[in-house]
Amino acid sequence: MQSMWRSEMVSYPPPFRQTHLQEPASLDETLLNVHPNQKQPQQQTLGLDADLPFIDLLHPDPKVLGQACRDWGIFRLVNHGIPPQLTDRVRSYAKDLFALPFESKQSLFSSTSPIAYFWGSPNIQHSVLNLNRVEGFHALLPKLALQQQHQQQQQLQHDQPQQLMFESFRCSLEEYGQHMEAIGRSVFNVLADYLELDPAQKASYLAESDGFLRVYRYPCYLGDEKEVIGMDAHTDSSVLSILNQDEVGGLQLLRDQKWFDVKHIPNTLIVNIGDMMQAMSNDKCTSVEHRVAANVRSDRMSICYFAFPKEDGVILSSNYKPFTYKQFQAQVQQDIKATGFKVGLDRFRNKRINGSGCDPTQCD
Ligand SMILES: O=C(O)CCC(=O)C(=O)O
Ligand SMILES: [Fe+2]
Repeated sequence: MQSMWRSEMVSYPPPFRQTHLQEPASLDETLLNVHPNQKQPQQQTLGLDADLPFIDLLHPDPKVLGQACRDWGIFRLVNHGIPPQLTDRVRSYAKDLFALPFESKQSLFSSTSPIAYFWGSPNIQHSVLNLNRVEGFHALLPKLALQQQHQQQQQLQHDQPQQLMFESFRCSLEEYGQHMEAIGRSVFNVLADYLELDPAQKASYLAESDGFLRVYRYPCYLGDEKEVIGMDAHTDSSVLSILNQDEVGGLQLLRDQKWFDVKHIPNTLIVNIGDMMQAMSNDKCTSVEHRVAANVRSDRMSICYFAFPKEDGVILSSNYKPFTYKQFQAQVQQDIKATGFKVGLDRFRNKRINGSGCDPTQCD
């Protein structure tokens, strides 16, 4: 058993390899995770399960969906239409690629490849003060498709087993991405109707085919520390994010200052509202704070899709100054560079007088 862990560790980024191995702790020990970020009040996980609403994508009820986005900012999606075999394929190729030695992953996913490899922090959207215990593959949907055309034109030969593996992964991710685009669009349309968004504005509020996919592996943690986080607490900058976590679980959301576990349920997806949708909805929808707990028994894998507005489309709502996603991202990056943290929507919020009404100097 221990030799298996050792061989897996060669594939882990060096800071995630424990020098001392121990038997996995009992599952109960995974329930007491505390946010490591000392700048925020610590919230305890009490082993509470989030009783998330279910939305049936075949017959979505706009009211139920709207309520879920208001109350929770996150829900489960059933009848989403993704063939389970496709998800299995993505997982299986990703698992094989993650299992390659760390150095091989770094050279296989080069800067020119349509899929990037990262570890420690998925990108600048997250706090850079804490090293996240995660590694992943990142793929922009348009880049995945372009690569296919390029390869058809060039009739590239894949003689290396690792390149073959890479190409199979890319193909399955591209197919998975097409499902995500369609699902993202369907959910967005129902929600936009429920919120009665202006049709002209709505046109620039979702650029689903410009979204990206991330496949994450959260290396299991066999060390002595009890409170280890795979990805620290954050809100997504997206319009919406669609997550597919494996049976290991570990996703947690913050509600009423308590962390709730979001359990794995087979054949369901988890959709969470991002910052852009919160602004578009004028705070009717909630960009939910969430994080991922590291597991002490096994690696965790998730496949996540993030959909964004058109970069230059102006987001208009009375609670916020008009802004574009491009401006939002630039501000997020500037804040992270300066402080290590994302400030997010508060940077664009209109100032209020006495807690109600807009300061006329701040409202347009
Ligand atoms: O891995 C997951 O389930 C969630 C990842 C996540 O929250 C993110 O990438 O923003
Ligand atoms: Fe997230």
